[in-house]
This record gives sequence, structure tokens and C-alpha cells, in this order.
Amino acid sequence: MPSRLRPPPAPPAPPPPSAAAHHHRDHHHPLLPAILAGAASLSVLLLFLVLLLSVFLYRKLSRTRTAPADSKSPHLRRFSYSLLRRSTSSFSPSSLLGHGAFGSVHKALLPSHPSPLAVKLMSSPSVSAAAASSDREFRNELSLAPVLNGSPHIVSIHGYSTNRRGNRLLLVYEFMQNRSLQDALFGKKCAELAEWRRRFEIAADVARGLEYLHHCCDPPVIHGDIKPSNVLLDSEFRAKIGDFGLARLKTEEIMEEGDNVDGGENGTGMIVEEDNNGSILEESESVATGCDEGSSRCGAEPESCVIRVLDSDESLEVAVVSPEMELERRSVSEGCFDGTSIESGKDVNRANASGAEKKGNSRSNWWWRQDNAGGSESGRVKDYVMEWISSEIRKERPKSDWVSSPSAVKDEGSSRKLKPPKKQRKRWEWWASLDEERAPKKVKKQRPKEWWREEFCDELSKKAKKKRGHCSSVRGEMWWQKDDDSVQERKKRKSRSSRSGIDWWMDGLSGELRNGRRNSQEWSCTSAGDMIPKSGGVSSTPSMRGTVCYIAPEYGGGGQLSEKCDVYSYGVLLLVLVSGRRPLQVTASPMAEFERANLISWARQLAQNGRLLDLLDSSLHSLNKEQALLCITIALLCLQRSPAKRPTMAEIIGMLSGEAEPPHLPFEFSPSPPSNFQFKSRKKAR
Ligand SMILES: Nc1ncnc2c1ncn2[C@@H]1O[C@H](COP(=O)(O)OP(=O)(O)OP(=O)(O)O)[C@@H](O)[C@H]1O
Repeated sequence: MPSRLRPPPAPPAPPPPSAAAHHHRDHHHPLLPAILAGAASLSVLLLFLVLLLSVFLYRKLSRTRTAPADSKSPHLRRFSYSLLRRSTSSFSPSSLLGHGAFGSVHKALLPSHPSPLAVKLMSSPSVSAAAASSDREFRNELSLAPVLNGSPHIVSIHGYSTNRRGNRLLLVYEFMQNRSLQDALFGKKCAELAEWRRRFEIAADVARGLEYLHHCCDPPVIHGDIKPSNVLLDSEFRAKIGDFGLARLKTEEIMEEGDNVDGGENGTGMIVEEDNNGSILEESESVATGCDEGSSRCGAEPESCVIRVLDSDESLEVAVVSPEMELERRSVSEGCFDGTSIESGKDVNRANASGAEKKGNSRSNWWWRQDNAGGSESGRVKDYVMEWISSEIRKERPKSDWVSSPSAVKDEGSSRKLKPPKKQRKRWEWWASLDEERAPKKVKKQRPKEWWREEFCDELSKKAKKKRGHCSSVRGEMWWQKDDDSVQERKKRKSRSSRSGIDWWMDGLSGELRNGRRNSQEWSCTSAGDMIPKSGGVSSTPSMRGTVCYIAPEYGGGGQLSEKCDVYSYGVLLLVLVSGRRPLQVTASPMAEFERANLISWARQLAQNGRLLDLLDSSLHSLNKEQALLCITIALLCLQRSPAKRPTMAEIIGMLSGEAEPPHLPFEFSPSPPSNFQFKSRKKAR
């Protein structure tokens, strides 16, 4: 039997798929780990890129915020912050050139630069008002740099820098070997400045610098803070004007205003809106538009308007600006423009009742102690000044142990040890006599704490009356007001403020005194004894800002900032140069010294008495009396109350150079009957 062929065996069926088998196959997919790893690294990379982009954007934005002028100032170099830090040894004290209201100035030695540079470090404090002030000053300087760098009489600015966080702003200037006129005259007391020729050259250099600002710049630039610490001296003691943090461009609108700037001693009282981060250009725009917001209030009496501090929305802010000077600033909102920040060119420091709450015990903070609430509306500056004098007197006054008991000195047997040293005896006797007059022996303890105030005021009042009686029939009226003002205007002024005998003495210390409730500035006393309003209180010194004694009365009173404000400040500077002393200085105790303490009122007195040469610094040598008299006469012309009557800087240059006719002493300063100081005609023969 044939064998049956058996069909071939069917191939084995594939095993049914099971979960385990499936899992096993996935687990071993060769591409999966690579895909997963790729995706992970891609996301990390993306994340990194996003981070990088944000950091880049952040830096770019912060740079834009702190250096707006970069695009406008193509010639300015942006320095590396770390380079500047290294070249000033981390802004160490060894590189320190000086301190200002907004920070310190250091000498920098850059490897790439042949000569040293001066670096101003403006550290933005945590307090917003002060930070904004620094920011604005920084912007101001950068905005103006391209215009200013063209003059040999202006400190040139090389560039700027900021740190990463943008809270340290740096400005880089040319280095001036002999620092500021303030340092040279009152700090180091440079022997070179004892030579008259140098002082005259400084006066002429500053005048040329200002002439450049006012007449060569288009639009003109108003410096707004002319004073010795802003006049810098090179190795030859030639002067250049520095620090344009408060400077402003004069727009056409301001020019029109300027025509009316003579409209009374208080000016127009125009107040300007402040853009926190605005550059000077923006500020000028604001000036042009004037009181757009709140125009209804602009019509209010200037006396009722208060220039508010800077850019703070806070009602009260305090910042420690300069540790050495223990300057504290605050900004207080008050007055008819509440709710808006007001800028009139500078930062204003003001103190009010609440302002008096925070105080320091140091001498430099004496002004904190002032309580303006309920006080005389017109007497704030006076109070501050008196307080300052008080502190000076305390320094001068012999130790209380023997002063408090003057009679004890007479009784030599019982209290010999209380007798003052011979040298001091005369001074002591003066004090003692005042003490005795003021307080009967038995009630000495009850005598007014500030007994000397009344004494001082009474004494000055009597002297003022005696000296000026022929000029002023109304008690308390300023003798020189006759010149400028109509009778009506004088009556108005009289009703605004009843003037005590000391008011004439306070003349020139700022406009506030006469303008009532305009602004209650905060003042500080620098280590050098200068009184400076704080702007933001800031510097020195923020908005209406400047330095007491140097601010023109119309601007100090909240008026328009004009070139004539610079001219006024230049007048004070001239007097300081010629006399070699500060505008406010109590040097000794006798009453006669108090009369001289206010340089401006003293100059007025001397002019009236025809004794102008008494103003001259006794340490001057190689004096050219004619030039000295010329300088004093120009100074008095600049100090005239009416801005329109003050000469322009171009005219001053003409007078100083002898191109123009010699000036006549202004009527308001002239002796009675008026007479002019005779100068030989210095006009050059043509
Ligand atoms: N370019 C410079 N070269 C040399 N020293 C300088 C220079 N600029 C400023 N200084 C010194 O640094 C000091 C401080 O200057 P800064 O401009 O910061 O303040 P200030 O003008 O003294 O006061 P304020 O800020 O109140 O106006 C000056 O008094 C001066 O001695």
C-alpha cells in the first residue's frame, strides 16, 4: 500500500500577544531614549535662551533708563563701570576729591587716558525723591554736555557710566587740579589766591563762562547754581564753571517771560511741572507750558504758593545724602500745588512742622529743629539763620561754668578758678555784660534761652535806624527800597510783612524772607559753615534749589529762573572773591562782627557809607585797588533787586575788560547824596 503523503505540518501559530511581551518590545526601542534626551535638552536650552533674553532685555532697559542722553550725546563715552571702579580703588577715600550733595567726586587714573579724570559717583539712595534727584541731575548734565563742551571756561564732561543695577550713576569730567574755589579759598587757603591778579582772573574766567552760557549757547543755558564750590580751578588757578545738574535751557517762552521778569521783586512765581525722569530738555518744555495743570491756581498770590520738592508723591521723605556732612533731605508736599510736583529749576528742601519731627543733634542738622507751625510766615529763613548764629555763638562763648556766673569773676577770692584766661577776658566781659543786662542776678535761671537773639535784634534795629533814618521814615522799611519801587508798591510790601530791625541785616539771604509763605526750605549747614538749602532739600543741596546767599531773591521767592539769577549769584561770588570770606560768617562775638556777618548787607552798608574798600580781604597782596573797586561795583550792580537793572554777562565782560565805560554805583547802594566812585576811564582808545 502506497503510503499516504502526510501534509506538511502547519507552521506554528505565532504566540498570542501578551502584555509582558509588548512591554519588553517598547522598553528596548532603540530611539526612545535618544528622543527623550533630545526633548529634555531642547527644553533646557529654550529655558536658558529665554533667561538670557530676559537678562539682556533687562540690562538694555535699565541702561536706557539711566542714560537717555546716549543717543543725544554721540561724543560722550560710556565708560565701563568696573574700569572706573578699579581706577578709583573702589571709590576709596584715598581717591576722594570732595563731597557734594549728590555724592562724592573721585580722582581716576585710567590706563587708556594720559591725564587723570574726575569721577562723580551719584549713588541713588533708597528714598525715591533723592534717587530721582540724582537721576535728574545726571540726565541734565548729559543732556547739556554736547552744548557745553565747546567752551574753555566750562569743565568738560568726558562720559558717564552706571553699574548693572543702575543705582550708581557716574559722570566723568576733566580733572581740575586745584579743585573748587571754595576749597582753595576757605579749605586749603591756597597762598596763590592771596595774589590779587589771580582773583581778578578767576572773576573774569567765571564771567566768560557765564557769557558763553547766556550769549553763545542756542538756546541760552542758565546755570542756576553759581557759587564757589561750582567754580573749579586748574593747575594755573584758571577757573571753569562746573556742575550743571541744576542748569536749564532757556526756551523762547522763557525768553518772553524774561522780558517780564522785572515785574516786581517776586517775579511771576511761575511754577513748573516736574517729570520725574525728565531731562532738562523735557523740563524746559514744561517751563514753556508753564502752569498747564492747575492754571487756575497759578493766579493765586505768589505768597500762597509753595514750591514743592522734586518728584516725590510722598508727603515726607528723608534721605541721608552725604554721610560726612550728615545731610538729610526731605521732601514735604504742602501749599497750593498739593498733589503735583513742582519744579522751578531746582530742588527745594523744605521743612514744616512735621519736618521738624525728625531731627539730628549734630550742628549740621540744626535746621531740623525749626518748627514752622504757627510761626511767622515770613520768618523762616530768619529763624534758620538765627539758629545758625546761635550755634556759632555757642562755639565762641566761654565755658558755661564761668559764664553763667559773671559776678563770680569779680569776686576773685571766692571763685578765682572761674576767671577766664586773659585773652578771652575781653570777649567774656562782653558776654557777661549782656548776661547781666538781660537777666537780673537773682532770676538768671529764668532768662530766655536765646537771650542773645533779642539783644542782637534790638542792637541791630537801633543801629539800622540810626544809620538809615534819613532814608527811611517808616520803621522796619528797607532803606534801599526807595530806589526801585513806587510808594504804592512799598506800602504793599509793608503790609505783607512787618519788618523788624534785623530784617535789613538778613538782606540777600534769599527771597523767602520777604515773600511769606512761599517755600519753607530746609537748610543745612555744611561742615564749612555754609548754609545750603536741601533739595529734595536735595544738595545741596532738589526743585527750587540753590544755595542760600547765592540765590537771587526773585528765584528764591519762587519766581522765574533767568540769566539774571546767574548774574545775581555772580555778584555774590565777586564779593566773596574780593573779601575772601563766606557770604554768611560769624567770626567773633562783638556786635560789630554780627553786622558784618551777612556779607551782602555789610557791602550795602559800606557802599552807603562810601567805604567800599573795607570789604577787601586783608590778606591780599599786589592789590590793584582800581580793579578791586571795579569788582565791588560790578558786584553791587549784579545784586540789585530788580533783575532788569542787573547788567548782562556781556556787559560785565565789557566792564571787566575795560571795553565798556566804567560802571556807576547803583543808586540803591550809593551814599546819600548819591555819588559815584571815580574810575579812570578804562575804555580802550580806538
Ligand atoms: N572736575 C573736578 N576736578 C577736581 N575736583 C572736583 C571736580 N569736580 C568736583 N570736584 C571736587 O569735588 C567737590 C564736590 O563737587 P560736587 O560738584 O559733587 O559738589 P559741590 O558743587 O561741592 O556741592 P553741591 O552738590 O551742593 O553743588 C568739589 O567741591 C570739588 O572740590
